[in-house]
Amino acid sequence: MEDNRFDPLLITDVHRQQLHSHHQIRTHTPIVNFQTSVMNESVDLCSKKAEEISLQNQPNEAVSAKDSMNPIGNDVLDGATGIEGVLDDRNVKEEITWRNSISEAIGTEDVLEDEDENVIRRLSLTSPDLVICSGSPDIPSRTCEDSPKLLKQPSLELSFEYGITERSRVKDCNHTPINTNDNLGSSETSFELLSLASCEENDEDCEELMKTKRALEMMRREHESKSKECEEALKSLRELQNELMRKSMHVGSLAFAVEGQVKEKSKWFSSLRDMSRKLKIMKMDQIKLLIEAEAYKKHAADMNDMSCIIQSRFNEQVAQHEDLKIRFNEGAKERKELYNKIQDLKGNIRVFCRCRPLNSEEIAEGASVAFDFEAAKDGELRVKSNVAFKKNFKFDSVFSPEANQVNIFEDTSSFATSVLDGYNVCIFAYGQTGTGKTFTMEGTNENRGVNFRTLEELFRVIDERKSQIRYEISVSVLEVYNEQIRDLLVPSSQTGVAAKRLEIRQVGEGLHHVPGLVEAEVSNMDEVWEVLKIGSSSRVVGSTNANEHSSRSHCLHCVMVKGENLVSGECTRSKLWLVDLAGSERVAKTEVQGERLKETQNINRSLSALGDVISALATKSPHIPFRYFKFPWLFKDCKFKSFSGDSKTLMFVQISPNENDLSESLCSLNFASRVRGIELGPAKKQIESSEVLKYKQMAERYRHEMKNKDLQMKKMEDNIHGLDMKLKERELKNKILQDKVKELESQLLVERKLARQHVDTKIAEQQMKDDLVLTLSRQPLAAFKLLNSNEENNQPNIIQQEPPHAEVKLPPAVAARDLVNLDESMEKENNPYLTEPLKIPKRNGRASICMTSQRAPVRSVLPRRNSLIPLPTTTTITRFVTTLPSVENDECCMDEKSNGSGKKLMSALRQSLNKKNQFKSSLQPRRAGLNVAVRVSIGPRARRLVAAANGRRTKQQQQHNCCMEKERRWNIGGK
Ligand SMILES: Nc1ncnc2c1ncn2[C@@H]1O[C@H](COP(=O)(O)OP(=O)(O)OP(=O)(O)O)[C@@H](O)[C@H]1O
Repeated sequence: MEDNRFDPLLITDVHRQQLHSHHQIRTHTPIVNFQTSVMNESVDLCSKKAEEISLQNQPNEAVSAKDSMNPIGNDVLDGATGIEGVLDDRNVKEEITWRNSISEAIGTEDVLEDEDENVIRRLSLTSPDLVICSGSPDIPSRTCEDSPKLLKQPSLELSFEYGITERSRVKDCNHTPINTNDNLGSSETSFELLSLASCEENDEDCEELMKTKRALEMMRREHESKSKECEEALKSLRELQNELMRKSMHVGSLAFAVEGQVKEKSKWFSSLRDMSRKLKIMKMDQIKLLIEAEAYKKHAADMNDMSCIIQSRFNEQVAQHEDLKIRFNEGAKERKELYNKIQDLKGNIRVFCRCRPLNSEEIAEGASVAFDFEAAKDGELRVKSNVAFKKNFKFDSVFSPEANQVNIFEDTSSFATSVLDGYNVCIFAYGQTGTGKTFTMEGTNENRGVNFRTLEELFRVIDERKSQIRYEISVSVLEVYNEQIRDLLVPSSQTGVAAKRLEIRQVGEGLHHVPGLVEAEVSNMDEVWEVLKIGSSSRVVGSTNANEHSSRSHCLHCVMVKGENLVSGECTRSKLWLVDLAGSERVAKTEVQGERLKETQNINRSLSALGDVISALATKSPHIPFRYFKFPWLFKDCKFKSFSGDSKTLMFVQISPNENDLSESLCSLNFASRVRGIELGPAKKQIESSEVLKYKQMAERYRHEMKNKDLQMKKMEDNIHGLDMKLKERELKNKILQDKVKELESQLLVERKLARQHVDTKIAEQQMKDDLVLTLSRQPLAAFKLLNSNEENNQPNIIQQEPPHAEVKLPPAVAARDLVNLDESMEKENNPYLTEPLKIPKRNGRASICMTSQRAPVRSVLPRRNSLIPLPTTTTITRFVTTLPSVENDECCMDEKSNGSGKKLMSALRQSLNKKNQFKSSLQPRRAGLNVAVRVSIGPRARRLVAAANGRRTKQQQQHNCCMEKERRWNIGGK
């Protein structure tokens, strides 16, 4: 018979049922393993016993499946129950999932096919990683009928307390399903096996059962120890579980991170995909561009070819252009030369004669015309007056009264071109008052004069040449009234106030300038007209008998032209003077008085000066009287320069047709003829190339700088001279002071010598007195001793010179000392063969052994101080005296101390002398340094140095003088 009591399927089934009742799943692999192993051992024992019993009790084969299997199920469940408190509840789905995952992880799951059921899941109890799980809906309920073989087995009760006891057979269990609730309700671990026989009946069996019980007891204990181990394992399991949880969490977080990365990567991949798409598009574009580039390359090659062709053609054109330009410049030059040759042929000074028509008054008076204008076309003017002698005048042009302003300007316009070509031009009108000068030059609004038309012509030509030459035009208007220059472009706000008066300044060789003159820049004729109107309105006009609006001044329009050739860079500067002279008049005829008379006189004088200049030029006089009057002086730069051959001049000689004015007209005509007769060389073009102009400006600037530097040098030289003078003065003073110092020093030396001699004399006197005292006190030996002493001191006649009546009283102390010495000397005298010579103290220096009482008169006699140290007080001398050795001390000591006092005296003298020398030596180098500083630098810093050094030196000198004076006073009387 096969034993199927421990059919794992059954255990699983029972277990499932228990778990169904609790609706929980409790698993713990190690515990289950342990429980299983323990259980297996118990079961093995039980099964062995049961087999034995069953062999003995064959009839009682029927065993309740419930009784036989429940203990095992309980044990398993108890193990599971133990786990129950540890593990968390899980819902069914989680359990299934978890179980499946665990099962998959273990890999020990067996699928058994039951006889009745199709397929069920079963877990092996012997598996080391067994996890008992139940409650799964896929595990069906099992009954005892499912294992009918088990019912035939005897039932044993396996208990830890009582061992395995054979209790009873299960009755009526053949068809009764196992009630698991009855057995699984208790958590107590017990194995109950129903026995088919009772213990009481079989004692042997009982004994064996007891043994079994003991064995079970052992097993229980073992079980307890194992349960403890189990608990520890449980703890470790928990830790492992926690670790697992943490790891799972970590894995989760990693999974999350991985998921994020995956997302990012997916994004990245998507962007990569986009990029690759774009790249593809770009590649396509690139291909297109490459194709286009190829096409462009081809085009570029074609273009290069074209550009080469164009460049060559352009070069050709440039060459042609250059050639044309050169030709044009040459042509222009040629034209200018030819033009100027024509002008030269015509003459640099041209004189046009214009006769005004008879005015209404003259017509009314029935005045007759004095000139014949029939040959005017040929420039001839014939005087037809019967009164005057007939004379023909030849001018460049003669304009009859019928000639209008246009006719006049036809021959004048060429001068405008000359101005723009760089020539100075002067156009002026000359004639008697009221002959139409102003009319010719200025004209009226309806009949514009030469001024306006010339400027108009200038701007016309400028406009023609604007592509080649750039011009700048400025205009000044001034008048010379009563020999005063006035600027007529000064603003009209100064009405009623005298216009600004100007002065002429020479700014260079033959160049004059009027500083402060207004130069109005004009760029078109409207501006020109405005300027001309302003000048005209500001001019001094007066009424005379000859002319209602007579000009009382010379009016000058100066048009300055600056030209720059844009092709060649040539620069030109030229001037156009348009001058309306005041009319000459005869005072007797016009009967002017007062201010008008003065004006007339000035006008006539200036015109006379002009006539003189022209006469001088005409006669080629070496002296041209340019500077007699301001008017011609001013004209020197322009008009008169024209007469010198540098410019071109056009003179309008205005005449009156009236026969009554014939004499004045003839004067004017004669003057004009003289002007025309002046022989002039060819006009010089005022060309200044840009470089020449630049160099001229540089030269002018350097000249100016040189002037400034010359001025500075002069100032510096003056300063240096002044400093030298001061330096010499100071050196002289220094010399005088040094001489004084030397004198004082020599005086000081003399005084010192005298003082020393005096002191020596006194000391010698005192010494003599002392020697005399000694001689008197030791009469027998005196001669011998003194001779010895005098031999040493080279003073053999001292005693002889000493007066014999000198009386010196010895103090008691001295007497005692001398008595002792006398005793000794007497002894030696009585015994002349004594080897030891007589000890007589040597006197070194000038020290004396005189007593204090004896020195006092000597001290009082001293008239002068024997030291420069200012200590001539009585107390000091007393101290000095008291420090002298007393008579009580031995002579040797006295001599040393007296020698010391003498040394003191000498050292004091030496010190004073050294101080003097130091003072002198300190003065000498400073003087040397001072000299160097003064000689090297001459600026303000040097002056400060000199002042500081002088101050120092003066102070030192004063101190020195003060010291000398003090010393002298001390030496003299100690005041
Ligand atoms: N050619 C002319 N045609 C018509 N009128 C003229 C002509 N010349 C001069 N006149 C007139 O003669 C008068 C005097 O002329 P204007 O003032 O120009 O003389 P002037 O020589 O300037 O005199 P002054 O020297 O006194 O200034 C004016 O009224 C002027 O209009």
